[in-house]
Amino acid sequence: MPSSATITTTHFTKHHQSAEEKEEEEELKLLSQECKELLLSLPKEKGWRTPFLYQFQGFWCQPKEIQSIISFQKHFKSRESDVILATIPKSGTTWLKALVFAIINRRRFPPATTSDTSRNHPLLTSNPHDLVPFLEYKLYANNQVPDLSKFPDDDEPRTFATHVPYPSLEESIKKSESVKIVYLCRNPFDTLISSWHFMKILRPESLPQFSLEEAFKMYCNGIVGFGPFWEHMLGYWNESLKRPEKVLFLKYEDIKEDVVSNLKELASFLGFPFSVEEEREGVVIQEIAKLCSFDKLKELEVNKYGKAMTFSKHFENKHLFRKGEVGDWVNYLNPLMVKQLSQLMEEKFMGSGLSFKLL
Ligand SMILES: Nc1ncnc2c1ncn2[C@@H]1O[C@H](COP(=O)(O)OS(=O)(=O)O)[C@@H](OP(=O)(O)O)[C@H]1O
Repeated sequence: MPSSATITTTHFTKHHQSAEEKEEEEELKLLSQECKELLLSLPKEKGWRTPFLYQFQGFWCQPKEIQSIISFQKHFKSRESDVILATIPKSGTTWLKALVFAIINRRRFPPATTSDTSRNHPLLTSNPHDLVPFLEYKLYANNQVPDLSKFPDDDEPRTFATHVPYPSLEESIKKSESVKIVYLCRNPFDTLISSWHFMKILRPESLPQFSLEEAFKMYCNGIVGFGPFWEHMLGYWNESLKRPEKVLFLKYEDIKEDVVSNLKELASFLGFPFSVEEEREGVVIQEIAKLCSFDKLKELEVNKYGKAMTFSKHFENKHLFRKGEVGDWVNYLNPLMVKQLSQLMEEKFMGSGLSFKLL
């Protein structure tokens, strides 16, 4: 391996650079020398949204993500009351953030969409990603080391989000008996289609088009952000079986089908159970469900025209709200793809007890 002094982005350049190589060079410019060196030793594959994905600690991710995950693993220290929301991308992260924020803060910010006090609800004017920060995209992004010890008291519990697989979470999060993790899982068919649409939008124009056939092949080979998807899902699933008081495993399709009982379970797990009155009247639970629903969030000014601070400067919130349905994959996957992905899932999830509703 070359010495650190000799490593520059020019190691990734050639005389006749392809579009991928040019984009990669731009990406790498922002990284620390340490991270650039690490990249040289990692397996590399063509990416979805960036030219390449790298296999880091067993999962696939973009160069910038690797840098922030290393920083998160090195510097984050959990507090006993912390809540971590975990997902693989495009599984309903935005929805989960909204629901958890609304549940935890319901006394401070009543959710009733009709009452006067609720006009100030933060979810009406902020995108959920700006209310519950990502550890790797926001707090530890770009080599920052945030001082999280100064979190305001009214923000207890501190709530963070991540796409990092279970084994790569910072150690104190895993060790603690009291830090809570909520994992939201979505069926792999819909997650694939949602990811493909999203990445197509965010992919730089200089890169070649990204066909569904190509995305499908990569997805089935496990090469997708934070994937293989089966390892991501099984990592949290197995932990939720071992430590149900620590890891709550929710499914996107179940919440769609029965939002009330899922919200009750979520609120109890977080230590903010609905009171007997709240449950009897059912109003608060319904109001939270309504406030965080796809139709409500999608139509808000902030989500139609705004830009979340979390992602890149050019990122528009509207891209987080596409269809929000279960089973949209039927409009995209051909019978052979359906057969292949079904077989893969059978093989990977066999014996785990984890199953999915596809429609
Ligand atoms: N409130 C609400 N309810 C139900 N579904 C919702 C909601 N908000 C976003 N969505 C849908 O979730 C998909 C985006 O996934 P994520 O939020 O995980 O994206 S990200 O990883 O944070 O970028 C994406 O799914 P698709 O529509 O299938 O692409 C969004 O439309």
